[in-house]
Amino acid sequence: MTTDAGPRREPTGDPVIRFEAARKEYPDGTVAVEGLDLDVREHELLALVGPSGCGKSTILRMANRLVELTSGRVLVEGTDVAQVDPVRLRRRIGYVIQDVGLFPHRTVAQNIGTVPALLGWDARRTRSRTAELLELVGLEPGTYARRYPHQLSGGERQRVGVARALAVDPPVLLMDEPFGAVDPEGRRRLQQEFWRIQRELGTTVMLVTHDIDEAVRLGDRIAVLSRGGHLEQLSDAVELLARPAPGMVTDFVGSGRAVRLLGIGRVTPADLAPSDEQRPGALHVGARLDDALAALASSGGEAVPVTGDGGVVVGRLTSQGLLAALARMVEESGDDAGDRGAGAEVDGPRGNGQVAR
Ligand SMILES: Nc1ncnc2c1ncn2[C@@H]1O[C@H](COP(=O)(O)OP(=O)(O)OP(=O)(O)O)[C@@H](O)[C@H]1O
Repeated sequence: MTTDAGPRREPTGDPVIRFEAARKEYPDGTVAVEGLDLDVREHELLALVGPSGCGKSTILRMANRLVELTSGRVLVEGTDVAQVDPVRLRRRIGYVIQDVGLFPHRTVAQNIGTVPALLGWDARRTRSRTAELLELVGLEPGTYARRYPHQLSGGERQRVGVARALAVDPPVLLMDEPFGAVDPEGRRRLQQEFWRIQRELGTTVMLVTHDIDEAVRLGDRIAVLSRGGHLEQLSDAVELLARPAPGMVTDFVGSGRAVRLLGIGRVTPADLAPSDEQRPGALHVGARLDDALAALASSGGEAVPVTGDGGVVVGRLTSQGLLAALARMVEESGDDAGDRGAGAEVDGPRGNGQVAR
């Protein structure tokens, strides 16, 4: 594994986690999940969103047998999890939760090395893996390896939690509100870094969040659930924001969805009018549409020059061009509903402020 940007592993169509008529009734009679059919595809990040109590955590925990199904089945990499020893299963499936659950009396290095130690790795291999992971999540090993959890900030603890879950490079990672305990600014940064790591490693991720912005920023696909783990809509971010199913999904996605769409769309050459402008552009091809809107606003509605690769101006963005870009996203999302990134730029976590190259 390396932290250098290698080829991205894009989602394939193959299911890595499959829920088949999965049902969970808790002993007190609460039916948390009624009959769920859902695939999480190889290399994808599937976000589960929905109101409190709709069954998100229950669904997630079915995959690593922290919750046992009442009926139906869950397959991970083709094997019914009920047939696998839960302890062995959990060594192959990373799990990150909101309060991280680090062992308080163990150092950061010992926390990260927990599963490698269980698997009998020698000290040297564990040490080098730990250092590699700390670097991957942006913590300098020399500074952090010997610290205890109480000597870390909330965001740092969360990073260690992610590093620990990735220790043995699990093919599958389950995350339950993983960035929940971090302030909005730190959360944004963690999301961005996590997105990069996930793309690089190709880990298949199922992530639970109640934050629709987090879901659209990170999710290749987003599953919106209502009470009883009922799947209301399953689509990519653009499709979800452009065409939310009437009723519960529309209410949940909320009135800010047009603005959110601007946050995930990017300027493409097709949206530009010709220009003989020589000055450097105010925007770069691949800029986020909300940044483009801000640039248009500060130019008083005048067209803004846009540069392409090599810093050459390739055209002008007008307000009509911006609207056309939005319309295109919505239209394309209808053409290939459910496919990854319909109309949305996928060079960075959506809405992270990066300019695509
Ligand atoms: N051990 C349990 N016994 C009985 N009912 C439970 C148990 N665990 C969860 N529930 C109930 O099952 C339903 C789904 O809970 P779950 O935790 O899966 O929802 P959630 O969508 O993750 O909620 P939140 O967003 O609030 O964390 C809720 O009605 C909850 O009260």
